[in-house]
Amino acid sequence: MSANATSENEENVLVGVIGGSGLYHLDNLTYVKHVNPETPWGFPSSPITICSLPSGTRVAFLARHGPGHTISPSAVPSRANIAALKSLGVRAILAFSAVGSLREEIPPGHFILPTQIIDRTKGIRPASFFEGTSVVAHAMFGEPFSMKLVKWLEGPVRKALEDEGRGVQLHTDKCIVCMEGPQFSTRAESLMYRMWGGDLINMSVLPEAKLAREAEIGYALIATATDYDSWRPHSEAVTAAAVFKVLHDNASTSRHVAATILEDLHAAALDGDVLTEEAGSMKFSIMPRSEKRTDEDTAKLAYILPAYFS
Ligand SMILES: CSC[C@H]1O[C@H](OP(=O)(O)O)[C@H](O)[C@@H]1O
Ligand SMILES: Nc1ncnc2[nH]cnc12
Repeated sequence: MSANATSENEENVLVGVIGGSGLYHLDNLTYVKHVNPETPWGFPSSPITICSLPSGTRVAFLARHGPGHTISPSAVPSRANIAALKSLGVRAILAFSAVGSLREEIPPGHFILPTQIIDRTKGIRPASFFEGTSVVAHAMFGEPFSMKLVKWLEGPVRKALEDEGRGVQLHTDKCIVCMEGPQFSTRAESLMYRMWGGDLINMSVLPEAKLAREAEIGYALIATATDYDSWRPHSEAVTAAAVFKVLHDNASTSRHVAATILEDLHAAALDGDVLTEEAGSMKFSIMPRSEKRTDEDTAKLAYILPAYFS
C-alpha cells in the first residue's frame, strides 16, 4: 500500500473510465499494461487497464463489476475503485452505466447525461471515505455530478453519436434513481419513481458519485438505456434477458464514444477548466481537527486528500 495517492502518480493518467454492465474493456484503444493498487480500502473491482490514445495520452479503465461481471452492484468496492483511480493521478472520471428508462421518450439504445440523483440504496454500501475514522466531513452534493464536465461532454458525445451513424440520441438534464437491487423494481415502485421525477434507474451511480466528490475528482455518468423498467402497463416488466439484448450494441457505441472524446477530455482536464468545481471543494467540508484524530486516520485519508491530511 502506498503512503498517499499523489506519490504513486507515475502514470500521470488524468482521465479514468469506469465501465458498467456489458462494458468490460476498451479494446479499441491500445493496451499498455495493468496496474492493481492496494488502497487503504482494499483492491479495486479489477486490475486497472492503462490504455494509450493515438497521441500517446494515457487513460485508465476499470470494470465496475470485475472483468467477468462477478461483483453485484451492492458489493462493488467503490471506495477502493475511486481511491485506486486517484492514486494514478485521475482527476476526471467518465462512468458508463446500463440504466432502465422511466420515460417513453428515452427508448432502449439512447444515451443520457443525467444531472440529478435520487438515492434509493439501502445504507448497506460504504458511502464515505471518512466512515469508520475519527474525521467528520460533509461534502457538497446538491449537484451530484460535475456540472462543468457534464456541460463539456454534451457537444463531443452528441457529435460522436452522430458520427457513428446508428441513430443513437443523447438526452440531457435527467434525474437518475439509484436503487439497491439486485432484483429489479416492482411495477408500483417504478410508477412511484416516475411521480418523484425520476427519468432513469440503475443500481450503480451511488456511492460512486459521492466518493468521487470526496476525493475531489470530477465525475460524470454516461447512462445507456437498456429497457423501460416496469412502469409501462401493457409491456412486460424488465428482465435481465431484455437488458442483455441491448447491452452489446450499447457497449460498442460506448467504446466508440470513449475513443472519440478521450483525447479532448484529457486536454480539458489538463487545462483544468472542466474541474474547477472539484479542486479544493473538500477544504471547508472537513470538520475542524480534534485531538481525537489519530495518525492512522490521517495517513489513511492522505491517500485520497493529501493536501489536507499530510
Ligand atoms: C445488468 S442489469 C442491472 C445492472 O446494470 C447496471 O449496471 P452498471 O451500472 O454497472 O452498468 C445497473 O446499475 C445494475 O448493476
Ligand atoms: N430497469 C433497471 N433497473 C435498475 N438497474 C438497471 N440497469 C439496467 N436496467 C435497469
